[in-house]
Amino acid sequence: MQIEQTSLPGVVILTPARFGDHRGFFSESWNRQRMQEAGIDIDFVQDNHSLSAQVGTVRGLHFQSPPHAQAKLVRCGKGRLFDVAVDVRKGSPSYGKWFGIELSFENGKQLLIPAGFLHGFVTREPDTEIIYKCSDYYAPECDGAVRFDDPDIGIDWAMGDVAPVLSEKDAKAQLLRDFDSPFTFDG
Ligand SMILES: Cc1cn([C@H]2C[C@H](O)[C@@H](COP(=O)(O)OP(=O)(O)O[C@H]3O[C@H](C)C(=O)[C@H](O)[C@H]3O)O2)c(=O)[nH]c1=O
Repeated sequence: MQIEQTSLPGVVILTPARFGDHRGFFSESWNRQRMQEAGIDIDFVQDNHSLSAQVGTVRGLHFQSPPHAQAKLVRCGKGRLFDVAVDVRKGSPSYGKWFGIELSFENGKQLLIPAGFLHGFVTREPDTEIIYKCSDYYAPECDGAVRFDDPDIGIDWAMGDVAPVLSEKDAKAQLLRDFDSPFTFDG
């Protein structure tokens, strides 16, 4: 498995090996021991899988607050998407900074996003599927969102003239400047 650091400490790109043959390929999409050997020891407890039918579907920027904060390991099961993490840990030198990467079925890349980061993505192809592991269970009472197009974060979604397809929740999400982050940076 290839591991690459990013501009946000703790946000890591993982690319599992693919073993190709005349039938296609085989890949271990997650192996706890491999992760532990790489110094990444997260006890994932829930797998999520969503399908977004339209190009330009935006889901995010989401978080779950403590005590149900979630680290996530994100991959694209079908199609292509641009995945983004935003550091919102109070006191972090990279507070409000974002990192984005294209994840696709083709490139097989995965993004590890620690707790304390917002997560969101935009789809680049129809019928794109995202699959991700979470380190805590769904807790709707702890669920929250910040505007995907928040000017203070300034994510370049590179959507061109594609209009975003949003849930009602995301369309009325708060701005970062109004967000009292429940996360703190612990160095
Ligand atoms: C997240 C979640 C949702 N649900 C139910 C609740 C709703 O009835 C339905 C759709 O939920 P929501 O609109 O919050 O789904 P997304 O907009 O894809 O939200 C997710 O998208 C961003 C990118 C994330 O990283 C989070 O995992 C999550 O916030 O699934 C569940 O039953 N379990 C869950 O873990």
